[in-house]
Amino acid sequence: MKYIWQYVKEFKGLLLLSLLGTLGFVVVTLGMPTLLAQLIDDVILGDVNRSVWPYFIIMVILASIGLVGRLITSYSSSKIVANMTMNMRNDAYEKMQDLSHHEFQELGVPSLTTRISSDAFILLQFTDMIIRQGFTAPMMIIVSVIMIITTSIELGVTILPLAPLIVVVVLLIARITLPISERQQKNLDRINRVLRESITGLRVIRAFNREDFQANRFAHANDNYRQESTSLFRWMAVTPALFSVVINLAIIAIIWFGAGFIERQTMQVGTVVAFIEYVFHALFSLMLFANIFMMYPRAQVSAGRLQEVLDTKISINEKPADQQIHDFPESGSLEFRDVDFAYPDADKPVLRNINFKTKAGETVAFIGSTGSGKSTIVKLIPRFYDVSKGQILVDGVDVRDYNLKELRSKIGYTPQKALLFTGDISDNLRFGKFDADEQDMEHATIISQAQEFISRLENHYQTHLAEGGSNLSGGQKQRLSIARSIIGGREIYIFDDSFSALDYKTDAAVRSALQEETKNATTVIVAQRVGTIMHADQIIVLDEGEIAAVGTHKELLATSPLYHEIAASQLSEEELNR
Ligand SMILES: Nc1ncnc2c1ncn2[C@@H]1O[C@H](COP(=O)(O)OP(=O)(O)OP(=O)(O)O)[C@@H](O)[C@H]1O
Repeated sequence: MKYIWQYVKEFKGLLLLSLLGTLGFVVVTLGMPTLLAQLIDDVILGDVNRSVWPYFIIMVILASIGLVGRLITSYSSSKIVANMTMNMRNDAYEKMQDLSHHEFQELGVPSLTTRISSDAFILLQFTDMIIRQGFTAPMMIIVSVIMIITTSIELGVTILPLAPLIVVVVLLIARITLPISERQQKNLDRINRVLRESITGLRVIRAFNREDFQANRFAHANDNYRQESTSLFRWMAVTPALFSVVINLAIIAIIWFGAGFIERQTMQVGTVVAFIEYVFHALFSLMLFANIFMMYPRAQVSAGRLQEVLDTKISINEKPADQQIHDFPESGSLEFRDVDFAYPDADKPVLRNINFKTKAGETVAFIGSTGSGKSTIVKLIPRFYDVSKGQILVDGVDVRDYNLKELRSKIGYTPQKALLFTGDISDNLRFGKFDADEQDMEHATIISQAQEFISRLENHYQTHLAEGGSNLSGGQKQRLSIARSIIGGREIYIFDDSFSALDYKTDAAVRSALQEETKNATTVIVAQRVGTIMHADQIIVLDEGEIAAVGTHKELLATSPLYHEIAASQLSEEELNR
């Protein structure tokens, strides 16, 4: 409730309006039976010559006031919950943007999606219910009970003991449904996870004829969700059924005892009719209130899941603004000092004792077997993760002393997997420089050798890219991804296996064009191909997270058996001896 209140309290004016609307509705709804009783006793069973018109007109006026009250409540409620849900989603999204890779891994991308979409929607439904019924129901109950007592205390005592019995059952059901709601939402996470994998991995699934296997996984997750939902809704369905029985029993009891009172002439027919109405409203409102209790555990689970996103501790933090460093003694330099790194929650470090330094205009390259830690090293530079030990210095300053945006704006990062976004080619290039003009785009795409295929496209830079750039080839995506990282002009360029999808000729052309572009910057290249890195100023050979050798291509061929082995497996005898 605290979580919901922090969003609802912004709309105090609308809440008040809704309360006034409810008040009008309650007074009118309970005023009607009183009028009805008078009509029956004074006119229908009393003086039949009296006109019914005054009663009729007052009733129509009351009904209209009730309708307006209801409309006001509905209007305010819709406005509050729509805005509240939007704000909840915005806050969770904003927080999500600050999360580091570790937190994403912990929370899980599908779960984050469910939280921001489905959990927020459950809270919308719950809050709407509270505003519409949560105000009405208690008011109706209180006023009805007063009317019951003032109308006939003797008749009242025959049905009032039913109320505590109902409350106990409702509380019991709410308690039972809380863990079921938790399991239900977790199962929804599971459904989203399988769905996401099935959609993104559709080609692989088809290539391996694993449609049935995936379909079974989905069916299994879906069935688990069904089971929890059935169990939850079964419990929730008990309440209306229980109330229906109770309301009918109460009416029978009133008629039974009321008939006795009428016979003894201590009560009039109209009063019994009004009494039935009051009891009906009291019990019906109690049922509405019980529905809120039924819904409460689901809302509690959803609010907890969204609050968890907001409360997630971010592992990559900036220093306070006044302690951040903005003066840099060097430009375009990069240094690793005694760096060890273990992924959060992993027991063993994947990098140990990494030391190297490079300055503007130089290229440092990493090579080594798969899993040796090459990509991990470059992920530490823009602080996707923080070192476990040692220091990384960019321009002579520890990366942890930077403002994160400032640090990342110095780096042009081309990830291993060329990820593009839905939109035009130009939109994707502007990720690297938001105000890039056609000239900037041309410059960057000429270097990345993307110009050649873009010029053949009918709409050039305005060509629309499907989700993830799926309407481009792997090599085209990589070339756009390279253009995106160089378009802004950076001090450090990181190419994490970014040339792997390029043919040898294009790979060589890109690197040659890059030389001029990066002459005042540090270039970090991760590669599997010796041909891609053989001209680097410094080649670092990694072996199981440690530096096995450092040197130029020539030096390493002579001094590092591991490098020689890698090179020999890729280059011809002639190239090796050149
Ligand atoms: N997010 C992660 N959480 C835990 N361990 C990870 C994570 N990412 C990578 N690793 C582990 O860290 C080690 C180094 O991985 P890394 O991706 O840096 O290797 P690599 O040399 O770039 O490999 P490749 O050439 O195949 O891309 C591997 O053992 C890998 O299992």
